[in-house]
Amino acid sequence: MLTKRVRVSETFFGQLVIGPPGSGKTTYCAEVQKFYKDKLNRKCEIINLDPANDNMGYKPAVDIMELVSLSDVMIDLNLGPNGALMYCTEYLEENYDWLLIKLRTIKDSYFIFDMPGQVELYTHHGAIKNIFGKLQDIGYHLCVVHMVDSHYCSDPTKFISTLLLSLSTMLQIGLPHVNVLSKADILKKHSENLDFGLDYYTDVLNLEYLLELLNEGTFSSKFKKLNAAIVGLIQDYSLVGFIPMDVRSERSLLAVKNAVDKANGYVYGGGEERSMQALLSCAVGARTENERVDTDYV
Ligand SMILES: Nc1nc2c(ncn2[C@@H]2O[C@H](COP(=O)(O)OP(=O)(O)OP(=O)(O)O)[C@@H](O)[C@H]2O)c(=O)[nH]1
Repeated sequence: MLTKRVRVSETFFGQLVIGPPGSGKTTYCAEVQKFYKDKLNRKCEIINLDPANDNMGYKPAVDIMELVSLSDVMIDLNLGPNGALMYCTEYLEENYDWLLIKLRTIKDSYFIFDMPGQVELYTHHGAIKNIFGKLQDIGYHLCVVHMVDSHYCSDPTKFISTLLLSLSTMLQIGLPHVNVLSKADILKKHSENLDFGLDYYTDVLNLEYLLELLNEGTFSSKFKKLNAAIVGLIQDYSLVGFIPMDVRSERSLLAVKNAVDKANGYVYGGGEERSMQALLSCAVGARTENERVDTDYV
């Protein structure tokens, strides 16, 4: 089997960009590749693993559509879009060696994986977890960048479901995780619609306040015990937090990069010189208390 022939000593770094449909994954992949290449001089390639990604806005180094495409599966197997997407993902798992051979042809590069948007692939389906678990075992140091539209902060019920989605994804995938509130520029423009300051949502502060709002809502007030149980669960794990991001802001991309580099170990890997530079860049990009609260870098 190909996996056994791979030298375990090699290390590779990268990030998996996941999130619900329309959360901004593909836009982020294109912008972050430009940012890494132009501003950080970091060689990086995008691997498109979304079999329905027609308008990419970047040139992928590897494209799952060479192996399987959603439209073909829908026609050939007479499946709807969700079923076809599941089929494509399981097909990729069966053809893991195809992916590995493609990745091995790319030398000295950082990897950005553009992933499909169906959340069940990350909350309970096993294929993605298995594929990236195998890559991790042979020296791929990966971090998940989980994008969620920051619009969900504008409603307590939507925000609580965002927290649950993020938590269950973190537990299921089992890789280092950076949660991102995308399109934070829009949220900032309409901050008057928020019940709390932005830092309440990014740092997931005391959820008892959110519980009060849930218990006042016309629909959610019917489920007081359930609301309290969900809030208790999220607080007990105490794992979820977010970085707000405007994909057109370099400071914002830098803040996400710093978190990702620490999470996947890029900042510590490779040559000593690179590690020092990366550590310094993290220090430069670190948020002060004022920046954290004002989120001026968004
Ligand atoms: N204002 C604003 N718009 C954004 C930002 N990021 C993405 N968008 C917009 O959000 C829309 C959806 O972005 P995509 O990158 O296609 O989202 P996706 O998650 O790849 O979508 P699927 O492929 O359907 O899963 C596009 O119109 C983007 O221009 C952002 O930071 N700010």
